[in-house]
Amino acid sequence: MAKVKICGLANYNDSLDATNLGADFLGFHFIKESPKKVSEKMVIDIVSKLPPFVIPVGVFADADQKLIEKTIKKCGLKNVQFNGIEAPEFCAAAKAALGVKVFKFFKLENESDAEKLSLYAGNVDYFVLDVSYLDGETVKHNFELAAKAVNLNVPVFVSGRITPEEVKEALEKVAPYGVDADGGIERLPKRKDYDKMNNLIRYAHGLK
Ligand SMILES: O=C(O)c1ccccc1NCC(=O)[C@H](O)[C@H](O)COP(=O)(O)O
Repeated sequence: MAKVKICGLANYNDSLDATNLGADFLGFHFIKESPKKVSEKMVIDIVSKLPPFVIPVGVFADADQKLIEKTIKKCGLKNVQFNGIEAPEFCAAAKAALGVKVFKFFKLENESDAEKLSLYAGNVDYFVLDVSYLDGETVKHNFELAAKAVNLNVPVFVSGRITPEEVKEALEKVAPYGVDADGGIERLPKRKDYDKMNNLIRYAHGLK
């Protein structure tokens, strides 16, 4: 059984579906250059209509702490995710000052990328580890890299265009705290596929 974070949400219906299907965390992107970016206005509207048990996460990259604080308050976000090159000290300071849990995203390509993670242990609450790579046009995963990070005692969300069918392998090889999914459960950009989302959550929660 692993937690599920559905990321890149960009409309109310998908957010409600994800919540009703049992997602534990919902990710909303505030990264300026990101194709996944949504407006504050939209997130305020979505979060205000969601039940309180699902945790909305604001995703940022190298943003100013004051701006993050303002966005958290306005939108009712409960956690934040940092996708940039935020230093361990920045993560720790944000965690303390903002009173929220911090996810730190890393793209892991090799052993030396994985070695940097130890600097963040104790400064963040969760790692989101994208272990995907392209083999021709096929997305594959180096789950072994993520498995090594589990020993750092920071709960790990495994990610990188994970599809429902890949969840079982990810759970077996990594034993992660959670699975973070976006691209692997889309039917169109910024639109989730209901059946894929359902299957992914059911696999992660051990119901399938
Ligand atoms: O979305 C971005 O703009 C972005 C920028 C820099 C690093 C990562 C980025 N996105 C990935 C995520 O934020 C997600 O949490 C997660 O990895 C799931 O996404 P996907 O790989 O599409 O399943």
